[in-house]
Amino acid sequence: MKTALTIAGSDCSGGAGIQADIKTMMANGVFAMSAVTALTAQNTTGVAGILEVTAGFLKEQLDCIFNDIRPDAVKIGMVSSGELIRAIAEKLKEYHAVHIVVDPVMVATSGAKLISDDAIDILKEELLGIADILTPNILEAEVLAEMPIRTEEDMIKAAEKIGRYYHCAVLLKGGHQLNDANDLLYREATYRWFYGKRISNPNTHGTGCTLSSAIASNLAKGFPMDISVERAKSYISGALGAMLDLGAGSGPMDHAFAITGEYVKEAEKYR
Ligand SMILES: Nc1ncnc2c1ncn2[C@@H]1O[C@H](COP(=O)(O)OP(=O)(O)O)[C@@H](O)[C@H]1O
Ligand SMILES: Cc1ncc(COP(=O)(O)O)c(N)n1
Repeated sequence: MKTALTIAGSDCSGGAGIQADIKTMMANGVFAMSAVTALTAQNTTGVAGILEVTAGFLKEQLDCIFNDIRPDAVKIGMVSSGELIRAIAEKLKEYHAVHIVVDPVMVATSGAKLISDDAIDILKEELLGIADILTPNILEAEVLAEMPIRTEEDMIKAAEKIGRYYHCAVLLKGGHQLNDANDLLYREATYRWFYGKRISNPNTHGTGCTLSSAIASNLAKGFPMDISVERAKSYISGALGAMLDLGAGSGPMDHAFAITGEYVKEAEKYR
């Protein structure tokens, strides 16, 4: 079985962060592992508090993981401080980690800031350069490309600028912010649009976490980058389209839409 690791923050309400990542990896058929960067107290209406782990303890988690079950892909989500970003960069280089997907999480769907301003500079200097693919949304891409993004032409310019600078692939998510649900993959001086119909579902808590984990899962399984993105896009559309409706705010998606009920058939064998 292929394995994937998420390095991210815990979302106690289960829709985003580590919880969304593990559900996604499991639904995409890989063994999921997690290194927690912070605990968040949040729900569908907002983030009430953040408690970071120490850099030393994050390194200890990464040592335990890499010295035992090597991940075939790594997804990095919320990392709120510069010290934690440095710890991750150091360990991923030390262990020659492969298939690194960085979701440069800055602001939650609910509007809460999930990274400090000085940490954004450290993210740019230390982490983005070791990624195989970055998955910014429009707001995050504006920060990374240092330009406003208002049109699909701007998306192309920004993705190219980020990809050339950090020598990696870039999936710029148009998502709910700019167009239907069309995302742009820039890679090796070419770009490709991944078109998606906008699903009329206000419950989009954790969409970014889910998409990046689905890409990591497919890379872990050995699919090439563009196929991994295509498969991840199908997965997120299915999870959103399942129209789960929980919580008072922007609720979570149904990560298990493709597997629910399958085990019933399997269980017949053991009766
Ligand atoms: N209403 C929607 N219908 C269909 N796809 C969506 C919708 N909202 C977001 N997506 C897709 O979900 C993925 C995550 O994008 P986005 O929500 O922009 O990320 P983030 O959580 O980082 O802001 C993208 O593939 C995007 O196109
Ligand atoms: C711990 C954690 N990590 C990330 C997000 C961003 O979620 P979204 O994918 O909705 O932007 C979040 N709300 N909480």
